[in-house]
Amino acid sequence: MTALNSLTQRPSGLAQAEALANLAVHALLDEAMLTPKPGLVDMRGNGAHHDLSWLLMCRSACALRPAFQQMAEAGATVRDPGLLRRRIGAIGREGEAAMMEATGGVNTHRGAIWALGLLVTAAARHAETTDSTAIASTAGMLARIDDPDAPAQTGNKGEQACREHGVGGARGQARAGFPAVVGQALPMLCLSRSRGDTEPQARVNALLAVMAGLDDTCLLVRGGRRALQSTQEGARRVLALGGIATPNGRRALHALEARMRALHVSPGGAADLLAASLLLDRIERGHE
Ligand SMILES: CC(C)(COP(=O)(O)OP(=O)(O)OC[C@H]1O[C@@H](n2cnc3c(N)ncnc32)[C@H](O)[C@@H]1O)[C@@H](O)C(=O)NCCC(=O)NCCS
Ligand SMILES: Nc1ncnc2c1ncn2[C@@H]1O[C@H](COP(=O)(O)OP(=O)(O)OP(=O)(O)O)[C@@H](O)[C@H]1O
Repeated sequence: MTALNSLTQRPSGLAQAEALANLAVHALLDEAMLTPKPGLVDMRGNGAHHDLSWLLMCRSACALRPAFQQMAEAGATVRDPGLLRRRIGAIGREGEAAMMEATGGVNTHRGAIWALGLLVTAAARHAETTDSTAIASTAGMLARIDDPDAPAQTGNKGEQACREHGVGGARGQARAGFPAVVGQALPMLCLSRSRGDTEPQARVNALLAVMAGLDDTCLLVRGGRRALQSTQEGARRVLALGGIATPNGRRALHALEARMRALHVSPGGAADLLAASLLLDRIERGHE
């Protein structure tokens, strides 16, 4: 019996919500810790980010625990989908405020609150299943419901990039049921583990699998179409060479890192989706 299952069989939805919030924070810490990640904050340094640091990412992750727990509680108790969407929208905005307070006003995890928030809510709503595709699909259903209390336009850079470049961004990815997670990252994690790559190598390969196809607005905002295309091509190349466990794959990763450094770009959306994938992987494998 998995850790989550054993908790879900207890009468208390509170214990289950607590467990899910712990898993979400753990997934964010796993993502922050994973090294090497091209352009992103990792254990070596701040990547392309001047205002982020590893410590800040960890502090932010821990500050999000209450928001994830409240979302999971709502997922377990509010049955009406419209009411649930409204409720987690409010919690998500409070979570963003808690993040800003913890980081002194730096956006460390906006995209992650969105993606992991929807997923913990969905996992709590369907406590009987630990299947990633089922959880992601319920999260997608919630993301497709409009939140009546959401500001019509946030003015955020991601939103502008979606308009300017005609892409779906973080919202589109969630509304489609997280195809980059279910169709790219999780299968790559599985393939990479099965061929004997180490766990960190499997996770970096999963990140690259997301980067290879995602319309990442973090890349579009900073570097436009050219940066997005060049990053996607670079990620595909590493994977085509067998991923980062192979010498050729590692060389291609270094070339990708150098290119991203020169362009001052970072795949923040892909990082969020890697964290989302690690959360679903933990739920499925029953790890706390
Ligand atoms: C949808 C969100 C991310 C806002 O998006 P917005 O268009 O304003 O863009 P913004 O630049 O602020 O954030 C985008 C973030 O998503 C990530 N991202 C970028 N591209 C992608 C992508 N293709 N797929 C997934 N994530 C992506 C990036 O890390 C980026 O930081 C979210 O903050 C939101 O709507 N929050 C309101 C609270 C809410 O409704 N919560 C609901 C449950 S959690
Ligand atoms: N390890 C990581 N390193 C950097 N960014 C990450 C990491 N993991 C996730 N991200 C995501 O990347 C986003 C940060 O991207 P970006 O710096 O472009 O956003 P911004 O704060 O809106 O822009 P700017 O820093 O240019 O003002 C965060 O919202 C976060 O969700």
